[in-house]
Amino acid sequence: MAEKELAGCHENSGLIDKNKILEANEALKSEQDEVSQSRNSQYQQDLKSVLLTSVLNLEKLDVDLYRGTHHWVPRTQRLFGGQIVGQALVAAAKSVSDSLYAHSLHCYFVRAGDPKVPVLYQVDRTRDGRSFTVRSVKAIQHGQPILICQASFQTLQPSPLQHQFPMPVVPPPEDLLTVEELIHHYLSKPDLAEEAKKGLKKLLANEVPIEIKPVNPAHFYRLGPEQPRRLFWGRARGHIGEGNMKLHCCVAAYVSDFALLGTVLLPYPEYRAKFAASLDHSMWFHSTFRSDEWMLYECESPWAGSSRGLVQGRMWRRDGMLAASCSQEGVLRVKPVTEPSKL
Ligand SMILES: CCC(=O)SCCNC(=O)CCNC(=O)[C@H](O)C(C)(C)COP(=O)(O)OP(=O)(O)OC[C@H]1O[C@@H](n2cnc3c(N)ncnc32)[C@H](O)[C@@H]1OP(=O)(O)O
Repeated sequence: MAEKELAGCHENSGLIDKNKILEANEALKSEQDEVSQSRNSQYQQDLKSVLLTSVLNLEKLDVDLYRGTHHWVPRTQRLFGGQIVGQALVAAAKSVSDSLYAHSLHCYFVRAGDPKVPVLYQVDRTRDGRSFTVRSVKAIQHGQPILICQASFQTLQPSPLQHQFPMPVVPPPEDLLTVEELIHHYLSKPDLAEEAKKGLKKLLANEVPIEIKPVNPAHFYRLGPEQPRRLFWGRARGHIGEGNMKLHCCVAAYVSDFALLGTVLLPYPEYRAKFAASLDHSMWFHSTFRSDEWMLYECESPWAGSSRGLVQGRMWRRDGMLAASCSQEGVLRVKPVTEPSKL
């Protein structure tokens, strides 16, 4: 299947070419079967999400002091920002009553996280109010902060003021391919450069605990200059279940840092990042949601300059409710691409 066909698998001036998507799905059916068989066996082994059993399952060391370990470490060999934010929110949530809901967090990533050692989370009970409760969390490695985070929780309160933007119109997740399915497709191309093949195989070996279905694969793999906006469906791998809304917010915090900063690079296929790291990350939670069910993640970058890029994200429940919003600024130092992409 040509890139153009893949690029057709998305909202195109508001029109969705479902036939192209179905055609793409048909062409990849055998690969999908293979992948879904292996995914099913993984699912059997790991009915509960690894985010629940490992990543967000902090060990209590003392009052308001926790230790978190790593699951997936990006190729940069610095800790994934979403993991640190998610774990910081878990630590903060442990010190507030069950009747409170996480409604926002604001973080600075002040040092790179070291994947060779665990992270300590120290919680300060900043204030307990009648409606709002604030916690400050310091994530520490080698005796120094790597992240500082303020998280705020609220009791459930009624509101006559209620509005939200409409959810973007996109194909449902059932009509789209997962990142793994797309990679299998690219790997089957006979003219694929050896270096690209190696890169894709490394991506495939990643044990990212979230499942992603890009709405437009061309945006995901930067096959041409695009507006700085991309959308994907995402959900935690494995089962989390209903009930613990704070935990779903922690998972959403983990997911929210995934592929967000890369949105800045979409208009510039002639450049690739030689250094990219998120500097800060804020998040607001709006309605209840299940992070183990498909949510649409809409990412856009309104500005870039001074080696930094600003990105904003919105997470939509598939019934159209706005579940969460986030904002992030990152540092991006780029270098020219010497060879065009052979994907
Ligand atoms: C998916 C996105 C993610 O999850 S990213 C993970 C979460 N975020 C992070 O890990 C970021 C953590 N924060 C940090 O690492 C620091 O705050 C950062 C952003 C690096 C702060 O940068 P800075 O104050 O420049 O630190 P530094 O002096 O230690 O330099 C770090 C490396 O950058 C280089 N650098 C610095 N300035 C320039 C410049 N003007 N032009 C080119 N390079 C520059 C430094 O030389 C240094 O490089 P190196 O590490 O020695 O190779």
